[in-house]
Amino acid sequence: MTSPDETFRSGFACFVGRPNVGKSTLTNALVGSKVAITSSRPQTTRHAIRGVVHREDGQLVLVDTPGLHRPRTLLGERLNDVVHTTWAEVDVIGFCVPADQQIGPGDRFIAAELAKVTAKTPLIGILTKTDLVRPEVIAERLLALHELAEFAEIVPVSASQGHQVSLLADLLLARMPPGPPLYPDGELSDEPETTLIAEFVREAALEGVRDELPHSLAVVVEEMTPGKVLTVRAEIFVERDSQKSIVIGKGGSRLKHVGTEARRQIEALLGEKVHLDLFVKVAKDWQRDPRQLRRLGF
Ligand SMILES: Nc1nc2c(ncn2[C@@H]2O[C@H](COP(=O)(O)OP(=O)(O)OP(=O)(O)O)[C@@H](O)[C@H]2O)c(=O)[nH]1
Repeated sequence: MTSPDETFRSGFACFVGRPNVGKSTLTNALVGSKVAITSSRPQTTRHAIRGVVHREDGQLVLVDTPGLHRPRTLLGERLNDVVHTTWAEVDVIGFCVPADQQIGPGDRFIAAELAKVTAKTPLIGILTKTDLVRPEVIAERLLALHELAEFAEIVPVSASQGHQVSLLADLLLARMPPGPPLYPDGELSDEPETTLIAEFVREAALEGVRDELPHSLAVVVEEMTPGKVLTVRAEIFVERDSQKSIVIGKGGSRLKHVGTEARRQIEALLGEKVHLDLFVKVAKDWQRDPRQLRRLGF
């Protein structure tokens, strides 16, 4: 017999909050430098995975949501629908509010949106960047945070100092249902960064069109140029012109989306802002041409 606290737990969590409140930094602090390769994504989620926290007692999969918008356009509304769906599907939501700022209208907007779905999904209030303020301010902000939403727990953390990050992992994990790991340990990768980056781009490019272009797509990272932001130049190789149009989409819309998705993953991997340049090229029958295959890293 296993007692309840020995049960292995696994599930999904996501962080929400205004831009710049420290969601990415917190994700990286929880996950460490290793990031899951999303091509091994389990069928249970359609969402981009930021990272997987492996522990003795459970596994926590951190998923990404697009930013929430004040819906002024149809697209804005659609994006918000995606956010709401994600919130309803994860096991727990971490709502991040920074300690060095007062709670403002942006936070209240998110709280109101969360209130529409969190009847089902538990909410953890996370006061981030506590290293930036004095203890009295932390206390004050915690009280204000308490007023903001119906939180199951509230926890102050400093991701950059690693302060209370493992306590946060405990609290998140406690909200996961009992279940086996969703990822085997080995699926975390130590592969060279360029291989992972190429994999992220390939994964994003195949999203939704996998049936049309099963294996006829390869990605090569041509260049990584450090600067104010790191510039990554990658080429997507397809076999035919028709496939090129699929990848690029109408007016370049699909490629733009691919770029945004891949860039997020790359930024999570490297922990820095990235400018991603993508080029789509036709390399006829690359799968059958040994020279091309070598060039494409096979
Ligand atoms: N001092 C301090 N700075 C932090 C901490 N966490 C994040 N930051 C800084 O806050 C800024 C924003 O952090 P991000 O992690 O990029 O914030 P984000 O919420 O992911 O931002 P978006 O991707 O724009 O939504 C960065 O300059 C971080 O270095 C922290 O615990 N302490």
